Amino acid sequence: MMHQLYPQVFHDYCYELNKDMHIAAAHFIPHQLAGKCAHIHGHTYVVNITVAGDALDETGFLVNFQKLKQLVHGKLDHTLLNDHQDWFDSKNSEHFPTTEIVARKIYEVVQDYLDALPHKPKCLQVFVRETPTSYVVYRPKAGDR
Ligand SMILES: Nc1nc2c(c(=O)[nH]1)N=C([C@H](O)[C@H](O)COP(=O)(O)OP(=O)(O)OP(=O)(O)O)CN2
Ligand SMILES: [Zn+2]
Repeated sequence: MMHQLYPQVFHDYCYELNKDMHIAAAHFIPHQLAGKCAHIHGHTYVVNITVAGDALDETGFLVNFQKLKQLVHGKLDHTLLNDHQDWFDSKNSEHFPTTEIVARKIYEVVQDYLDALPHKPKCLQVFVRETPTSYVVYRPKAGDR
């Protein structure tokens, strides 16, 4: 069970939901300066996604928790992150599978899905813990939330 506390995101929306998931995945950082991380290795990523909004859909959901899991866990769990060429690119450091970029990609995929919903929820934060001592928080710029 996950009962971790995450950084709080301040906002003025009426509803906020959070979805936790664990993702077992391998990756490598394709750059010589990455040191040992340039070699393929694995993590159990701990991901928390924060979504907020003022309106619910016809089922009373801000967004279906299961849909968030499908979009992220369903895509990445038990895979080699570098293999997902629609998310990551070993030739472009803006698209390497670092913790920072994994968090940003999750944000982009989730927000793309939310943008298609009529009640327009917003993804406000993505937390990604890669190791027991290392994590990243990604938040969109103010104009995008
Ligand atoms: N800013 C970033 N730095 C590092 C990343 C990253 O994604 N962003 N990634 C790595 C490696 O992938 C590595 O898996 C994680 O590094 P690290 O925290 O050093 O892992 P350790 O378990 O060795 O940490 P200790 O606290 O020293 O035990 C490296 N850097
Ligand atoms: Zn790593």
